[in-house]
Amino acid sequence: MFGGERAASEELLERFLDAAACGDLALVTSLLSNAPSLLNRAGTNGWTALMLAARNGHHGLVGALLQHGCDKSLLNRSSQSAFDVAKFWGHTHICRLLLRPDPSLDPDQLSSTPVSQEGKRWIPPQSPHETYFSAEPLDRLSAKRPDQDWVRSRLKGPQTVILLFHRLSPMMRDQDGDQEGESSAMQSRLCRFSHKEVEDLLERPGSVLVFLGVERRRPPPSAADGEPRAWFALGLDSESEEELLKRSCEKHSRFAQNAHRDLLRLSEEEAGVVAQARSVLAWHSRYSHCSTCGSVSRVEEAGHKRSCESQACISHKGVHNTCYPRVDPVVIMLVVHPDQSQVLLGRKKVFPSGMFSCLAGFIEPGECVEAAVRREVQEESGVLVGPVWYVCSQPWPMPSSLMIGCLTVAMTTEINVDQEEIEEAQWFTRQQVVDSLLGGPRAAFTVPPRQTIAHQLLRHWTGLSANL
Ligand SMILES: NC(=O)C1=CN([C@@H]2O[C@H](COP(=O)(O)OP(=O)(O)OC[C@H]3O[C@@H](n4cnc5c(N)ncnc54)[C@H](O)[C@@H]3O)[C@@H](O)[C@H]2O)C=CC1
Ligand SMILES: [Mg+2]
Ligand SMILES: [Mg+2]
Ligand SMILES: [Mg+2]
Ligand SMILES: [Zn+2]
Repeated sequence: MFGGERAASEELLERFLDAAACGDLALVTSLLSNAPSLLNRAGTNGWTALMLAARNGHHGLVGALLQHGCDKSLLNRSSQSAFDVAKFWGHTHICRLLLRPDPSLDPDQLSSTPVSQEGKRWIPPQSPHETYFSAEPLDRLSAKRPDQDWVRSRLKGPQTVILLFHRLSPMMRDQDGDQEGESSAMQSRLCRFSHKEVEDLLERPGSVLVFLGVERRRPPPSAADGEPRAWFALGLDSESEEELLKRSCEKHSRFAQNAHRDLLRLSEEEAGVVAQARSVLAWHSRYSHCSTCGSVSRVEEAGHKRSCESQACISHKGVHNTCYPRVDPVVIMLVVHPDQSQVLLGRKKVFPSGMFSCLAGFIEPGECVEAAVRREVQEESGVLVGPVWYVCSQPWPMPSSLMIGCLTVAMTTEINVDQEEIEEAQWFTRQQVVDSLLGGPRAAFTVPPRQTIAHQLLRHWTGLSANL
């Protein structure tokens, strides 16, 4: 190519990438129709049009580039894909678009891990949701909760789903094998019951019914009443497991035995439903009496409120949060070394051997997120930290924590663990973290499961670079 032609080609590329960064769909489309080879070309630092559109949140343009068949597995010079960039900037709707399977892709290509120009390995994205337990497949319709007639009619709806919980464990069944299109982590499904199948259980003393919401998707034309399907959770503590299991006509039905293990085997959608149901039922099981005066309290608002039976109780006046389900905020933080190339991870005595995770702790009354991060890191590791950035959150229904995930930078590096809660803490290099996330013989330690926010914070940090 002659010098003049090269300059013109570079100028065209620059115009194309600028148009992508600005979300100018018309210009991108017209440039592509004249020069289709622009589609996967990269500019400075290896950024393609898809990455720039993903960076700036241009959903329509990302969709159009994918329809043109652009390569979403390309990596920039910092080993980031368009997905990594979209995730970093919080464009979840674009992440979902980028995760859709590409029907034109050669099936053999799916198993190969993309490799950057520098030969670095890319950690493929796994989850379309922000974090496990945070999917919201149901519209909670909180305004409908006080309307008892409406709730009763939805409970009896022909499509209605009722989930059974025994002492906070949902009835579930193990899958016989992976179904097409599902990841290997989805090993269990919730058992679903109709109103008729469990009608008698609703009357049992101590049973608690919670309205969870209605499905967001439109009802199928075959739906008898044309209403979206409603979901309820029924908590039963006094019945025997055997009696309840007899009602299931599905093979391999059982109640979750270990919440920390079994609840992580559900699909993202079902985990989202369980996050709400388990937390609300856990609150009912611990707050059967008014925490203000000790009288018996009754369930109201479709399972989302408890009111004191004593009319004289002050909980009936003013705002009383004791009447509503509780959520306990917890900070969880990845502490980055001042040299930016290492992170601090700790081990609790109860962890499986070899596992290290992010430090975490409950927020105390009168404390902001930043102060809680600084205090918990100092208490547990002796390290002092400065700036704090919020990354993402996760409902953690064991029983009702809200994990607030942060990154923070250390001001000191000497470790002095409290020995009470943390038995060991250590700085790990970026390479050790990447190797451990990928697993295999080079792993320096075991990372927490991918469903935990601690795992997501580690992934987030490995994807970070000044190039973003
Ligand atoms: N999803 C994830 O990746 C992770 C989730 N977690 C969850 O975060 C929670 C808090 O983390 P920890 O390090 O244990 O907190 P922590 O460092 O504050 O220590 C726990 C102690 O705090 C006290 N405490 C203060 N407020 C409390 C409250 N509202 N409920 C219960 N105890 C309270 C208790 O004495 C308890 O033993 C844990 O329950 C754990 O389930 C913790 C780490 C990772
Ligand atoms: Mg802690
Ligand atoms: Mg602590
Ligand atoms: Mg604490
Ligand atoms: Zn009371």
